[in-house]
Amino acid sequence: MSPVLEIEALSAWYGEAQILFDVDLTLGRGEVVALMGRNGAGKSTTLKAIMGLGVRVDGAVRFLGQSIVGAPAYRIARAGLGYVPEDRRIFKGLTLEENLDIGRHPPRTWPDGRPAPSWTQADLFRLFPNLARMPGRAGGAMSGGEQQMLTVARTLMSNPLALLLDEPSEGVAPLIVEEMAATVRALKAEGLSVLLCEQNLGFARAVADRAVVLEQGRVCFSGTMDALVSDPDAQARYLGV
Ligand SMILES: Nc1ncnc2c1ncn2[C@@H]1O[C@H](COP(=O)(O)OP(=O)(O)OP(=O)(O)O)[C@@H](O)[C@H]1O
Repeated sequence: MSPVLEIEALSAWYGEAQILFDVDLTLGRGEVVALMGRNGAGKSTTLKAIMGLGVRVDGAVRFLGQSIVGAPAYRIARAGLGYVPEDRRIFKGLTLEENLDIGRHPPRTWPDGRPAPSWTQADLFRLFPNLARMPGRAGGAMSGGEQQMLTVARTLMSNPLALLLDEPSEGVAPLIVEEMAATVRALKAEGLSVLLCEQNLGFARAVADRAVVLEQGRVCFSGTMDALVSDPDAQARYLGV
């Protein structure tokens, strides 16, 4: 089965500043890949480059076999690539349920016509029981961890065929990190492919099949999560752990 997402020789610039250099990466159907690296290594920029958000890019990005390089972000999202940005972008004046409604998109099919995984609001409330307790709460009155869950849930309302998830464990309490890890595993079990930016090796280890590590915008490690976990030298060199 061909990969859901194929990235070849992806380079990216903010203005004149080149941030990514010839990044290669693939995401298989139902696979979770952790994109790792220190602060500023280029993880978030990779997701923005895939989504066509605010960076100039060169190279190839194919989603389900179709080139998406240069396409506007709304078209990429409409094609079924879900993106959860680091800064969450909750609508603070809307309730939790209204925030979810904004993400709504009918269930999708794979290119071969078979049904893809899909989620109703009830499914998402089962996945995030905390959210089920506060459907009428304003986005702005929710904690950081709750907002993080809501952002993921809102993106799942669009029934994505693959998910780009930027640092779901960042700045949230340890219990929420555990819940988020359980959620990513549950999504994988449903057949969703996830490309996850992550600095937290424990979190990545708990959820990912493979790791791609960036250093100063270049891929410096690509292999199984087990290979990274059993390589203390690589961890010290590229992740500073
Ligand atoms: N809008 C921007 N304009 C110019 N430079 C930027 C912009 N956003 C990020 N950068 C720079 O690009 C580089 C990579 O940043 P990026 O956010 O992709 O790193 P990261 O690996 O996701 O790290 P972090 O976890 O700290 O966000 C950094 O040097 C950063 O300062």
